[in-house]
Amino acid sequence: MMTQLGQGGVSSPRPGIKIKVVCRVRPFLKGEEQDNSVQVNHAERSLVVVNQRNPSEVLKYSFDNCYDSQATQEEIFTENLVPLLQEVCRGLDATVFCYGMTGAGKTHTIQGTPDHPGLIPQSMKAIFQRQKEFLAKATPGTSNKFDIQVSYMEIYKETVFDLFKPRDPGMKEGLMVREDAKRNVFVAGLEKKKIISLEQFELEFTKACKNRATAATRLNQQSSRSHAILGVDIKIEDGATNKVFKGKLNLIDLAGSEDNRRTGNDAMRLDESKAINTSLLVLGKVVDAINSRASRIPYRDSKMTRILQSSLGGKSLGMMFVNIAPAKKFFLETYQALNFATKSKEIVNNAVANETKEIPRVRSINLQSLTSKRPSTFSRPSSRLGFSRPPSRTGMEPKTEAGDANYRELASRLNSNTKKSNANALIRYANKKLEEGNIEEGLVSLRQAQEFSPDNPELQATILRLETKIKSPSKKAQTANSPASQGEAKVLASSMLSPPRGLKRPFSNTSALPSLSSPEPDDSPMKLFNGLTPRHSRTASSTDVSAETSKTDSLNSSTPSISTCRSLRSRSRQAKAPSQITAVTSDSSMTEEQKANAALSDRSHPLLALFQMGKPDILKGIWPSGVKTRNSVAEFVQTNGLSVLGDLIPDAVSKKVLLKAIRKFNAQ
Ligand SMILES: Nc1ncnc2c1ncn2[C@@H]1O[C@H](COP(=O)(O)OP(=O)(O)OP(=O)(O)O)[C@@H](O)[C@H]1O
Repeated sequence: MMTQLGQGGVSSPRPGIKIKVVCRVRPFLKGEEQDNSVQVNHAERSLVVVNQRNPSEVLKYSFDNCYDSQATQEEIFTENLVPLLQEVCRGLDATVFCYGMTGAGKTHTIQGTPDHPGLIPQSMKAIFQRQKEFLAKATPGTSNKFDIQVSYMEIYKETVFDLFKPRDPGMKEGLMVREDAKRNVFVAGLEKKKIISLEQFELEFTKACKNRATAATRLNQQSSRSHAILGVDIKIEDGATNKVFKGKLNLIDLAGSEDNRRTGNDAMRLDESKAINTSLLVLGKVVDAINSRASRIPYRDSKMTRILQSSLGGKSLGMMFVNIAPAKKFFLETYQALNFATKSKEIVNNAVANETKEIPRVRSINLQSLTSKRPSTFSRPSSRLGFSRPPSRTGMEPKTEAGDANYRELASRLNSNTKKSNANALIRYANKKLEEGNIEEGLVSLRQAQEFSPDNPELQATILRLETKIKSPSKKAQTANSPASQGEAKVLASSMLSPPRGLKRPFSNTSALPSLSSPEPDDSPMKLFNGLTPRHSRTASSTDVSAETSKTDSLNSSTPSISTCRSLRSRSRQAKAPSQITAVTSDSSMTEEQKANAALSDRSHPLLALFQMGKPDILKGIWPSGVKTRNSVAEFVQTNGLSVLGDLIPDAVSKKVLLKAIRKFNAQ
């Protein structure tokens, strides 16, 4: 009897495999004005984008792989699809989809051209190659089998059509999406063609592509107006071991997200566009719901997500290509696509075998990472499975010298801002600890700050003074939370946070103390942290605060968010006096929910509510670096999903309030 593996045949699901996200920037097209606003570092798997709303900022995103316009179709395939195909041949399901604005290069990536074949033709070629080798390898006296079946459908305005069949104009409602007894979603009546050669596949596929709904928009002459899903079912029977492997590969070309003001759509196109954008929106919501481990995931809200259900949070391995157009005029679309992609990064699938270990992605800027090569997070294909892999590109450099220089310039801007920001975050944290009278912890934080700002004499002097204080037995006794010592600690701390011109110092008696702020007003920690510091430690006037809103805010946050900057600015304007907040949250007659809501209602960062709810320990536990800034929280939430926070909060009411607040915060 044959043992069946794959498609649910393996008994112990191993959760934890995330959807890999690969970013690809297409070349400039004819007629597009060239600029350097998007720069890719292939070796580091990241890209930086100049924030067109504030060109002094660059935004950095890291992915599992990142390709510039020079990347070849073969390179993309070999580095990303080959490992996945390996898994499919071992009985796993895998889904690959391309996301991006219209004209960003999705179809080019997934289908390609005869001269530059994309992921579909290359995958099919590799599968047939694998088939040939496997059949030839059969041990004498046994027979191996390797069957390939293919389906191809499109979802056009929420209606599913079989692309292998000519469109019947009378058939308006399309194919039905159903669920079988094992709760597997399938499309009823969708033809699965048995394919016996690559030539046959090419013939069938070319014919089917002609059935796909495309129409010219102002942005793309061959714009895809539908989502196209190619399903490849593989059944492998190993005669020697009597094992059967059933794997499935889905290759999906999503319709492009569109801004109708730019696509110049007529009424019908607008209708299509609405359906496209709605289904992509639902896809985004599904991704969000999965990331936040919501009890209800809105798969059913669109046909596409319903069909993709098993690929998003199900048993399938997943890979999303996010395609980017390089020109700065597409900044908003690029920004939106990158943010969408970083959400998708958080999906965890329950793969049934062969887990690939993912290095947790920390999206704050790693100072070393700008100069060193990251280790690969992709499993290398083994020759055993028959997929060869040419050497990948190595080294820091993008493919052109000009590109290299641009990248380095942007990266160094980013780097220096981040150093300041990290140092200031640590000083801010030290400040808090010193205010609490915890000199040891404050000192540790200052020493960490010194690593980012080694040449700051005031910082050195303060550390020295605190060290002497701690070493001296008489002073040690004094530091033990006596009001006097706490006051002294505060003064020391406040001296490090000297505000830029025009802002009052947090404490009044500091004029004689050395300041750790940089001589340039731009470098002032206060300036850098106005958008980030807990509000109750601020005394700046509202106009000062808004004028000084953190420049590094969007750089440091996980999703470098313009709207976040804006909302932080507006929140800063509404900053209340510290005593008001303390009064509200220390009112013992209020429930926790009331306290949280009170804290949230003044538009504070929702996570401050946790502090104010008296749960700083929870936050302490979840902060990766111990640096308590709004950015590190936002970053952590984005990297690990909202649910991580939620799970750490035992009180269901608080959790609900917190998650609601974070969502509200992220949506702003
Ligand atoms: N990597 C690339 N190399 C060369 N040309 C590319 C590349 N990526 C995209 N293009 C070209 O850019 C144009 C738009 O690409 P494509 O049609 O793939 O976009 P799309 O994202 O699929 O758009 P839509 O969603 O509207 O279908 C095409 O002319 C395509 O040939």
